[in-house]
Amino acid sequence: MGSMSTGVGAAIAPAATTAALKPRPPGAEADGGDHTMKKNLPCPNSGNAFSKLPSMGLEINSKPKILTGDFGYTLEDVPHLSDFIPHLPKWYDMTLLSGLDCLFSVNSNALLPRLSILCRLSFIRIPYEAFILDVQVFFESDDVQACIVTCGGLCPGLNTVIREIVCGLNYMYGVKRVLGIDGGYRGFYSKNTVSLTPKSVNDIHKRGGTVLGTSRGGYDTKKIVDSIQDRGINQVYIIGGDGTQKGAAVIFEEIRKRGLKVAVAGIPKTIDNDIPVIDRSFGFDSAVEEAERAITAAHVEATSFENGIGLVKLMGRYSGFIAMYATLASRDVDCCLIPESPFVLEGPGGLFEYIEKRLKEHGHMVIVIAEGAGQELVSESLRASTAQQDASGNKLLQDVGLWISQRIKDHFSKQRKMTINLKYIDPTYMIRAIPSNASDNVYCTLLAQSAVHGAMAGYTGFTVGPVNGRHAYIPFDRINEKQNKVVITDRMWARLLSSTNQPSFLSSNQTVPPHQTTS
Ligand SMILES: Nc1ncnc2c1ncn2[C@@H]1O[C@H](COP(=O)(O)OP(=O)(O)OP(=O)(O)O)[C@@H](O)[C@H]1O
Ligand SMILES: O=P(O)(O)OC[C@H]1O[C@](O)(CO)[C@@H](O)[C@@H]1O
Ligand SMILES: [Mg+2]
Repeated sequence: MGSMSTGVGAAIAPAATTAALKPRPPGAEADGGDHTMKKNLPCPNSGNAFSKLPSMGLEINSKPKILTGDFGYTLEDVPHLSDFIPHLPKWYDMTLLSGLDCLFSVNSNALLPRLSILCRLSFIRIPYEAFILDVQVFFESDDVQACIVTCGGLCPGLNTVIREIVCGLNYMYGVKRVLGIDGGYRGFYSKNTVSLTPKSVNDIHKRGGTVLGTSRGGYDTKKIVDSIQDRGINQVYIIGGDGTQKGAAVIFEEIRKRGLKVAVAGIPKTIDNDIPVIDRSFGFDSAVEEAERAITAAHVEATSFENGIGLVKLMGRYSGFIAMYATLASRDVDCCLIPESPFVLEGPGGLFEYIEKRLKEHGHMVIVIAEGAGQELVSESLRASTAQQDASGNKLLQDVGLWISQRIKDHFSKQRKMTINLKYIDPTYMIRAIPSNASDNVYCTLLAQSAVHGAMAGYTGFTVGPVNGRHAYIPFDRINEKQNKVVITDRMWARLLSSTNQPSFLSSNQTVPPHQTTS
């Protein structure tokens, strides 16, 4: 069996390896079954015990870790506890980093398209039999006090991720102490924690929602990090969307400033799929599947009545991915409206003209509208303020579904004197309150295991997720630099237009928004 050190306490392994196949190093003992390999051997020159770690007065380097090389090669590495805590003790641990394809570094040129996101170690392909012996682990199982928090809106798969973090820590690394934070970020300082064990989380993946509770707002960096410090927490697993990951980045910075040996790992959640860099967020697939059921109902209603129109409103505050994918999945949709693609109602090229044409051709039609679409039109028509926000600072939306239903009805009955039968379906909360489907369940497991391996290996300030199909760690600053949106000049939107055959709905004085001009 060969051996290899990655030099930064990291290891890569093929993602498809299984616990049963794990090679055992000489002297390693199984603990509690085949899957556990937990003998931690002190590394030579690894320093003193954790209690002797300095906690204050360290030089803080919060700049991205940029590596450069020949031919303009520029990579951003993932933060590691040893970057800001000197002489950190470490151990060799034979636990296989089975959830991770590679350690991930992102090309520092933010303007480059996603394809150029590189896996720093991806060129090292290690045959399974020959994989790594000296994986470095920066936490001893008994010293770990982990915590898990879920923030933001609900999303299918939250409970699966919670379950797999608890089980992953326990089964793979023998970590017994895992706390659940009650009710999102504010729970760190305003609620009691709950102890999580493999037994207590055993069945939770079958339920929708989050057993830990969640919330918007209530973010207070000092109080949160004080609570982490006071409770002796040294691994923080933060599950949430774009807002949550921004909060996680600030927590990480505060921890780094205080010089605490605390790993912070983000697991990206959102049905909106608005988190950039990663291929998709967990829960998205399940949400699309559920949305398709609503579209099917709308289609059945529409086809059963003269001039039937089925109108379905789906979630998607700033990004129309759910609407776009549910439309593509269903094939029953004649028109999909998303926030990224402005539209007009009246006049040539407007929505009303298209509806009339479609009803004349087919006798029915189905419209899918994302909740964030056409917000300027609604606000203008209702003279409502667009400045209202929720507790997290997200834009509060007008109900575009109800508004557009009324406008369509008024137009056809009053102006066109046509009988139409419009059925409005609003399944918004139904699509995110369900348990995750099979593919999301598998995906959630990989994300949770990646996060556990990364934290145990001493990485911090990172979000886990697949980048171009390979599971990776992405520094918070990369995840937080923009929002993922449907690019309407890109192929996927073009595919949708080919599928629905809808026009662009742009009036002659409207242009494609600036963020939509590249793919
Ligand atoms: N810029 C920020 N800095 C610090 N904390 C933030 C920031 N934005 C949001 N948060 C906090 O993160 C938590 C979740 O944010 P938010 O409600 O926006 O949901 P989210 O994580 O974006 O998920 P989703 O949008 O999918 O529901 C809230 O407690 C909020 O206060
Ligand atoms: O009503 P809530 O709970 O604030 O959530 C609504 C928002 O949550 C999301 O589903 C994201 O989680 C958005 O699509 C939606 O606008
Ligand atoms: Mg969000």
